[in-house]
Amino acid sequence: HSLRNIDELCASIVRSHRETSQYRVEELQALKWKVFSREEYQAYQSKSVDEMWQHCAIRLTDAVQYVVEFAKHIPGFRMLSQNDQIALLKTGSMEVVLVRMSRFFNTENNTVFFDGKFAGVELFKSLACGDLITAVFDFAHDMCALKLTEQQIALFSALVLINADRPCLEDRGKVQRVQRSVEMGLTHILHRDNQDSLMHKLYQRMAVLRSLCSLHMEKLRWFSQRYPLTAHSLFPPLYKELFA
Ligand SMILES: CCS(=O)(=O)c1ccc(CC(=O)Nc2nc(-c3ccccc3)c(C(=O)c3ccccc3CC(C)C)s2)cc1
Repeated sequence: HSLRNIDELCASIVRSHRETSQYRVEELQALKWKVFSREEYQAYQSKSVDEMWQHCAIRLTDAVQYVVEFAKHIPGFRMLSQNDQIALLKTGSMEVVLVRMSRFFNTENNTVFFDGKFAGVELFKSLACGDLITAVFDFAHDMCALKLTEQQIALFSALVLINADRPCLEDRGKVQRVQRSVEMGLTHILHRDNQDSLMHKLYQRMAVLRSLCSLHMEKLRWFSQRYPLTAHSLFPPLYKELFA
């Protein structure tokens, strides 16, 4: 890869990240201290488990749709077979949503952007999956500590998605070639920012993301057994397609 190619690759991934971001950082900086009132907390906490799960699943699916758009513009992703594209999105889209969400985490009052305001762990009590929620908050905290730039987040998100170690890939070699070019892009960006030491930390974060997503799948299995009707007929089709 000549340097020009790497620069072009980074530029197209950063552009795609920006165009599929759903919210811009400066937009949410303005909302940072817009928190839910006590009454609003109580309203969320008095929702039934299946109502709150459905509420969240709809928002999560909304966020995932933007990640699907992001993936389509990663150079090389569309050259992969349909099945490999689906396989990468099945396991990677939730991970990218978590990376993106951690940008809008207020570490001063431990709140995450949800339904237009910033919510603490307590608001999600009726989901009955405190360990998953706590793990998501801890991950967001950890990511904020790295103080990644939007360009670094864009390349990291692409690397999270283009992972040749994912299960059930038809042409692993082809995914490896795309993954290696994205890896070179991230290395290039971090070197340019004089932050080579971040690479190792980002690989550690990828391991945490994998455990977070398997915890999410475990909770979803528990939920679908307990509320089969909600899970099968009231969850968004894309959520079921990707996670169930
Ligand atoms: C992702 C693109 S973005 O522009 O950054 C963006 C775009 C849009 C928003 C608003 C938004 O949908 N926030 C949500 N927050 C949470 C959440 C919830 C519990 C703790 C922490 C965050 C949502 C979830 O449904 C969720 C997320 C991770 C794991 C588990 C769940 C619960 C489900 C599986 C039952 S949706 C935020 C950020």
